[in-house]
Amino acid sequence: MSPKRTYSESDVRIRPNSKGSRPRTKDRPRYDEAIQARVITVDRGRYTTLVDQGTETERAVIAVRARELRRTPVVVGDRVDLVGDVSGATDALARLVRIRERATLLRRSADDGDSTERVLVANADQLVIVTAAADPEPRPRFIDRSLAAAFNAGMDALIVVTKTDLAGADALARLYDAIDVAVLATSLPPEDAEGDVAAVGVEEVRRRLQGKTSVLIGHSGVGKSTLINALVPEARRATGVVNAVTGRGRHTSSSAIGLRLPDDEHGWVVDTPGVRSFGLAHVTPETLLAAFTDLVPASADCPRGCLHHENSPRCQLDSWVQAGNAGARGQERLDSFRRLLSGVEQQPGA
Ligand SMILES: Nc1nc2c(ncn2[C@@H]2O[C@H](COP(=O)(O)OP(=O)(O)OP(=O)(O)O)[C@@H](O)[C@H]2O)c(=O)[nH]1
Repeated sequence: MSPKRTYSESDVRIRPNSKGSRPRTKDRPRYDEAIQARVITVDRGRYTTLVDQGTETERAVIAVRARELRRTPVVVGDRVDLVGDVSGATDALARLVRIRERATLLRRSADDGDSTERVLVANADQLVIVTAAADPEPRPRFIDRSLAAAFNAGMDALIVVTKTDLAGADALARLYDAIDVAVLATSLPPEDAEGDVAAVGVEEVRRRLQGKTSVLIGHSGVGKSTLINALVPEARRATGVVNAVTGRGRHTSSSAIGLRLPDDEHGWVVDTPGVRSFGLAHVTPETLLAAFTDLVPASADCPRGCLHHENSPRCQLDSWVQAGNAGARGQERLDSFRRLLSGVEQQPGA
């Protein structure tokens, strides 16, 4: 039997590289010459990016992912580093070699039973939930689920109620009063015989979007394209026709796209035509509660893994609110939190 060996640090040897003596750092270049860009659209593995934004050399550069990023999702809003041909000339193709840290990340799971996360948009400031006052009818469940996704992503939220020439927006506004989500009403009916459009409320929406990156989400037919056309006239998103039977519009557009607001260097609108629902498997009671900063302290005394339901044993939220710790509107806010939570726990599209 060989005597038991004792190891010292000097025994540690670097294993020779099986593919020769090439040092590993050569495999991963440092890309010192990389330049920064912002992803505007993604189309089947090709990324349209904007370089030198707001300067004389501003240009769109098309890029593909470097091999080491092949499995890493890159989404609209990502700030990335490019190398290679970054001239922006026709047919020029740059290489996308790095994704900068994301300030926010809007995600969804395919559905609640599927925990595969899909990243939708990076670095956006706010989610603008577009819903129609009528035709199609508002779907508060969809709004609640979108709010939960926004809060979970670290984004603010805003609700725009379109078609207020057909019905009022007050009932919806009341529903979101307690959680301080602004509800704006717009009316952009189709042109009349004289070609006149009486646009109402668009300027207020524009003011809310100023200098920010806003993701617009809404069901088909709610008037999202019409709104985007009004905000960014050069976008000319195709406007569909709502099917009178199903209440659904034609799917007239399909890929996510970042659009710059006119006369607003830092204002961006990201349209998400393909997103009709939010799988929220990645949202937990705790991540949702984090958006309700006035309720968060109470949860420290909840049992571990508390679901914060009305009937959850020893949940501390109720007594916290009843003691006035969450202010005069504490109960309303707790009710709103629980409504959003129950939306998270339901199947999407409900
Ligand atoms: N009465 C009225 N109709 C509107 C208003 N806004 C949009 N519409 C109409 O609603 C229909 C649907 O509008 P779109 O802008 O295509 O709706 P969308 O949400 O973009 O739908 P998709 O293109 O399917 O995603 C069109 O016929 C619009 O003219 C509004 O404020 N009032």
